[in-house]
Amino acid sequence: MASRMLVISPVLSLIAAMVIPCTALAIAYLGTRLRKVSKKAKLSISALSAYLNEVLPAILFVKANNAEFSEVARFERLANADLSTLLTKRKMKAFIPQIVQIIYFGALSILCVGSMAVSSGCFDGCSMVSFITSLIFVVEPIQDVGKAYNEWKQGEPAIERLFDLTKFKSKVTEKPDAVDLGHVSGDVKFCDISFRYGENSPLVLNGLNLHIKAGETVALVGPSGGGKTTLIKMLLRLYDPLYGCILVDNQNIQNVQLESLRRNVGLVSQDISLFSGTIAENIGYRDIMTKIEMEKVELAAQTANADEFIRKLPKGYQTNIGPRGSSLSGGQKQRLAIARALYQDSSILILDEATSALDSRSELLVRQAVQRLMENHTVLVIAHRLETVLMAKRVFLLDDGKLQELTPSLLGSHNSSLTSTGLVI
Ligand SMILES: Nc1ncnc2c1ncn2[C@@H]1O[C@H](COP(=O)(O)OP(=O)(O)OP(=O)(O)O)[C@@H](O)[C@H]1O
Repeated sequence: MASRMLVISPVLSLIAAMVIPCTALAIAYLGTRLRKVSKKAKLSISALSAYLNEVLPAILFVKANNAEFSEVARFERLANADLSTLLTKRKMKAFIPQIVQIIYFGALSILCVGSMAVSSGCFDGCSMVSFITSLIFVVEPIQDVGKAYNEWKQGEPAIERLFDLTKFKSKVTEKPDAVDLGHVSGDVKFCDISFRYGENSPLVLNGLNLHIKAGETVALVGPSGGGKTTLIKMLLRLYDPLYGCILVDNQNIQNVQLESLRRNVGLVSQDISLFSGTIAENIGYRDIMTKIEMEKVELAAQTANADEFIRKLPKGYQTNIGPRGSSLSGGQKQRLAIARALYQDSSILILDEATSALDSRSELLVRQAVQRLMENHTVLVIAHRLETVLMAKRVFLLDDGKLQELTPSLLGSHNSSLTSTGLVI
C-alpha cells in the first residue's frame, strides 16, 4: 500500500509520513502508561498465585477451621484486583490502535483539504480516492482483531478447566436435618471404621476401633503411609468411612452440621499452617472475618511460650510474618500454631507434630506449650518423637489399616523394635 501511495503522489506521501512523529509521540505516552499498568497486572497475578500456593497445600487446615468463607473472600479480593488491572491493561492495549487510527483520520482530513488546494490539476479524483484508501489500509485493524482472537483462543482451555472444577461436587454432604453439635466434652469413638480412597484401591483403614475419653491424650504412631492422616481426615469428616461410624459425644458425625463439627475439632499442624498476615491474624485465625480478640490472642501466646519473642518483633503482634511465616524460626512457627489452637479452644485437638528438628531450648519451649495444650483438651497426636509419645496416656501403632496398643514397657526401652513405629528416637 505504501509503494502504491508513493507512485500516486510522492509529495502527498511525504505529508502523510509526517503523521508518523505524532503517532510515535502518542504511542510513547501510552506505552509508558501501559508499562505501568502491565507492572501492576504482574504484581496482582503474582500476589494471587502466591496466595494459592500458600493456601491450597493447607486446604486440610482451612477446612478444619471452617475458614472456607474467609479464604473465598480473600481469594475474591485478590482475583478481583487482578481482573481489574488486567481489564485496564486490555483496554489500553486496544486503545493504542484506535489512537493511531484517530491520528490517521485527522491527518487524512487535513490532507484532503490541503491536497485539493495544493495539487489542483496534478492528479485526478480517482487517484486521490485511491491514495486515501491506501492510507487507511496501512493501519491494520484487521490484524488487531486477529491478535485479540488469538489471545482469546489461548485463554479458552484454561477457562474450560476452571468451569470443570466448579462442576466438581464433594462426596461429603450435610444432611438437611443435620444438628448443631453445640459445645462437646470431647469423647470420641471410632467404631469399626474401614476406608479406601478409590473403588479398586486397597483398604487404608480396616475395621478400626478406638475410644478416646474426654480430656485424654492419645498418641498415634506408625510407618509412613500407615493411615494416620487418613484417620484424622475421617474425624474432620473430609471423607466418610466405607463401613462403620465416628461418634463425638455419642453423636454420629454424619448427622451433625459440618461447621459445628469442625468448630469442636481443632487441627494443630505445626509444619505448614501459617499464612502471610500479622501474628495477631495468625493466632486469631478463626475470627479473621469477624473480630479478633486481642486479649485472647495475647493470653494464648503467653501460654504457648510465644509472647516473649513476639514482643521483641518490630511491630509486636502486628508484625507481618511473610508467606507461610517465612520470617520466623521453626520453633517460633510451632509455638504460634499452638497459640492458635489455644485461641480456638476446641474441645478436641488433633496435633500433627512437626518433623523438623529444633535446638534444645526451642524444643523445651515447644514441649512445655504442647503440655499445656494437652491439659483440658481431648488430644489425638500424630507423634514423631518419643518425648511426645511419653506425654500421652495411651499410644497406638497404626499399620496396614489396623490399630495396636503399645505397652509402656515397649516405649520405655529405647529398643530397636521402635523403628517400626516411625518415631524419631
Ligand atoms: N487422596 C488420596 N488419594 C489416594 N490415596 C491416598 C490419598 N491420601 C493418602 N492416600 C494413600 O493412603 C495411604 C495412607 O496415607 P496416609 O496419608 O493416611 O498415611 P500416613 O500414615 O499419614 O503417612 P505419613 O506418616 O507419611 O504422613 C497411603 O498408601 C497413601 O498413598
